[in-house]
Amino acid sequence: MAAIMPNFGLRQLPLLNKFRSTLPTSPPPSLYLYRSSSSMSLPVAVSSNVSSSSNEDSEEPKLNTGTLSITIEEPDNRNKNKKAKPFFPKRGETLELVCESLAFKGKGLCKVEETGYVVMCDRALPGERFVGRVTRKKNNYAEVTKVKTLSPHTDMVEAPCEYALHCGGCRTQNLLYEAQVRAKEEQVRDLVVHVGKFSYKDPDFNNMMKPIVPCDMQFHYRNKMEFSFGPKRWLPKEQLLERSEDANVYALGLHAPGFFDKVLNVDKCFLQSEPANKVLAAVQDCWRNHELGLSPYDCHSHDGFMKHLMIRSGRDVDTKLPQLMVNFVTSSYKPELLKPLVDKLSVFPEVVSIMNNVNTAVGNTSVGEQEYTLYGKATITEMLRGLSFEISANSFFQTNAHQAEILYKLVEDCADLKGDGSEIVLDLFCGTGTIGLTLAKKVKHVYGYEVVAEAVSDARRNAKLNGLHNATFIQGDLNKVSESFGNDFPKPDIVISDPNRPGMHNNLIKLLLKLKAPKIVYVSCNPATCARDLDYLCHGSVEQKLNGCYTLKSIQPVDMFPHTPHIECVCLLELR
Ligand SMILES: C[S@@+](CC[C@H](N)C(=O)[O-])C[C@H]1O[C@@H](n2cnc3c(N)ncnc32)[C@H](O)[C@@H]1O
Repeated sequence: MAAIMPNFGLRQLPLLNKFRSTLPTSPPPSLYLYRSSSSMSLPVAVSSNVSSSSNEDSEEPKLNTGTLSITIEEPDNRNKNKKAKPFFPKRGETLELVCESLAFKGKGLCKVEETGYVVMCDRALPGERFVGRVTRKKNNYAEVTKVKTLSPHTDMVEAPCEYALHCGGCRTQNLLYEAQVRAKEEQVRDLVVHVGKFSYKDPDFNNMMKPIVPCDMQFHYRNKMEFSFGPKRWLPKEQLLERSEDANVYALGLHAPGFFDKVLNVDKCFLQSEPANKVLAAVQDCWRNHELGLSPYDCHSHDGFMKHLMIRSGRDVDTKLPQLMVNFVTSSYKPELLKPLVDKLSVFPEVVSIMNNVNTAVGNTSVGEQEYTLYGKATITEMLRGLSFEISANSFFQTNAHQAEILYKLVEDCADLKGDGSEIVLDLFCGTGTIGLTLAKKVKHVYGYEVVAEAVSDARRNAKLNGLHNATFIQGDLNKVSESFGNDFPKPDIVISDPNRPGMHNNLIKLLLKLKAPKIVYVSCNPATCARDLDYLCHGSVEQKLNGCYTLKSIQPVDMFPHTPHIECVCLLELR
């Protein structure tokens, strides 16, 4: 039975509904090849959930990438005796492959003909036939790089961005959007079954798996982009010969996929707003001028001044007009060097804030030890579900505010508040308090926990700004919760948990299982760790000494980031 599309007052893509009616009730073909063995290793972003605290942005994480052994369920008897033949590719060997589906990090999942051996390839898209060269071997699969496309993928479209094929930002711009979301939906299903250990055979399974909510704004949706400066431009192989002189010119742009030290020069990005692109163009136009004496930071020699250019977009609360914050991340504090850029950018009516984060560390992070306001205010504003939020340079804020409206509506629907002001909400990983505050008017009290001190002060300021006095925000590391954690607040009726990519720490899961709130709404930006945590909360784990006591009522993927591999999910769990 096909899953029923809830309304949510959202525009749905007609083509998606067409796909939906054919959604498999058993694993997609890409997984059949594993049938012969009872367990396998897939490249999933899961480690043991002993993650460290961090101020990660939800869509640009530092992953603990590892492999995870999972048991494959046999949905029927058709392939029971079909065994993948043993096959051991050698490094450097070339293989002719067909991409079957998209898997973790948007990599193309392929199988070697005849043997069924699994191969993962970056930037291979479903239906594409190509020659791949083996670069790495893992236990049960190999990674290949694409050498040559023999025939293109199905659902191919022309990517509007000239950098789409080489930039580390977008991976699937030349795949029809409807096919992108279909692939994401399938990925969540697979993970829920194979990592979460929920069964296709369960009569409630299809009802529980809600269809993906697509994003109706497929370009210009990102309100924060971070560009890097570099001493040399990275050029894709095929451009090296004809544009070799370009390679020695300073770069400002996005990283080549997988390389922290290779910068693809970018004059325009289709993911950020038009006013943000004007700012990028203005910086590109002048920063190489020798008279300005601006040098890009070299992450090998650690010389140079300009590290990153961050552009954040928001809206004026009264006029609803766009507002921009420009943040220069530099290796030292030399405001006189930045002055010509500040003078040039401050004439843009949208630019209301120019910041300088000074980061003297050798790492690549954009958070400075010191922050200075070079022009205007230190914050910009954005609206979310009728509330106003002040956002500083380094605080977490949903990067797609347009789709965050929809995400938060889904959270509120799952919370299903009584509206009589009697309930207690525990907002874990609350960031700047956005989810808790959007619920605060309907509940008795919100308790928010967050590790980043600046985000906690932003949350407190945002509560005041919106006249909300029933929200308490506490700075704390949720990876290090003690037994007494539950004594710090009244028993919650609803727990919202929105961790970053590593998911929830075992200690926290243990405490949630002890706390026994009637409802948990789990918001996740990593379906793999989400599936693992759902397994613990619902089925428990003898090994981890966890007694699962929740029922997964629904899991709904939401596409927050078209053309990228990222998937958000909203899950509702109810106490058994
Ligand atoms: C995905 S964001 C969610 C933020 C917020 N719920 C929202 O919707 O804007 C995850 C948040 O968890 C915070 N965080 C990460 N590790 C943490 C930890 N160990 N303890 C508490 N908060 C943590 C991050 O700083 C970040 O603000």
